[in-house]
Amino acid sequence: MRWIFLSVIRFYQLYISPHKGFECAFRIHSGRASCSKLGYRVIRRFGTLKGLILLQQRLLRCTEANKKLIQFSTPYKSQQAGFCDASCDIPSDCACFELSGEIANCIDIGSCGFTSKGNNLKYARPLSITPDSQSTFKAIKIMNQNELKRLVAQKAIEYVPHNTIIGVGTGSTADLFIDELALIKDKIIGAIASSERTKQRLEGHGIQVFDVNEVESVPVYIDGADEIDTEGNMIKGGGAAHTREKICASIAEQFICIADASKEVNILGTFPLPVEVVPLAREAVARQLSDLGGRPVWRKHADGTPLITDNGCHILDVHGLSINEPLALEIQLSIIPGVLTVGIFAQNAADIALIATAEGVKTISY
Ligand SMILES: O=C(CO)[C@H](O)[C@H](O)COP(=O)(O)O
Repeated sequence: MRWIFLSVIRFYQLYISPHKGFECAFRIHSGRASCSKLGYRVIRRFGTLKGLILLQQRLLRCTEANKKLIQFSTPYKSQQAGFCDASCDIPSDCACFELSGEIANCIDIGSCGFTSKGNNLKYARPLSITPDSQSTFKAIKIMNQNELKRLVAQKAIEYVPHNTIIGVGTGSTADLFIDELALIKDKIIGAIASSERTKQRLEGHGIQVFDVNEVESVPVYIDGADEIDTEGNMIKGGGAAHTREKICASIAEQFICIADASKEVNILGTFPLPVEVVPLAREAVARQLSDLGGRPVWRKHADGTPLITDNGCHILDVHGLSINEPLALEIQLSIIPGVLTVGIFAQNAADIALIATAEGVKTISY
């Protein structure tokens, strides 16, 4: 059943959407996922029933968004009014539409404007695309890696839907994101945490942390990465938290990766691949990883004691792998007995990457 819906959406994306004559202003403006893209993602990730429910919710919000958009584009009101089906590209992750009374961001939509070619409606290129602005550009020229991480953490706040529970990652970039999140903590219900470290930081800021078992899904999961390739596949686990990170990502409608440009790669594998293993199976798993051409190194603290993860397990960092097919390798390694979680995120790849560069924060949708 799932593949029928996925094929229909793909057909629409390939053969209908490009010819329908108009595009969503907000998608162009923000670079966020369209309804069809979100529909494909949620049906693939959550299955047909839940996927269709989530898509339906998106389309309802999309209708609202469209109505608001028309207010800024009266010449096109008659053609556009009330029109919003699966072909609509306005994403629901515009926080302003999720929250009644918070319409500041919506006003931005008006800046996209429309152009018309006969009956074809097409939104004009946005006035503000990433990199965000000249001033940002000037400011970050002298930024170090930490400052870039802070910049991208600040940017990620735009992707936090209000009145929801969101997923929060682990690491130095995620820490900075949590600090930014604290500034808008009254606008969210709370968070699920991908590690004890993140839980403590969230709670330290007075943000309510929910157990993952209490939450069916989250609209966004925001986290860093050790490497991210051109398709949004990632290596994670540099902070030894990738098992819980993958669990949080698996119940998220959208994975938003926040990173500085040093994390971008063409092929994953320069960063040693973290594999979390049950301690009893460490050597057996290490032998299998060696057979596959890797060089597993047992992760230890500086004092020589083994690193123990939040799940009471060990980490093998596998050097020397060139990961040409991330999904295939993720599946292959995941079924080795004793492997808890592989640090390849292909099945739960990023949907959006916010990358801090010397030119500003760029937004990539996959
Ligand atoms: O996967 C992770 C933790 O397990 C982190 O996301 C990854 O290590 C990136 O960390 P940082 O933001 O500190 O560069």
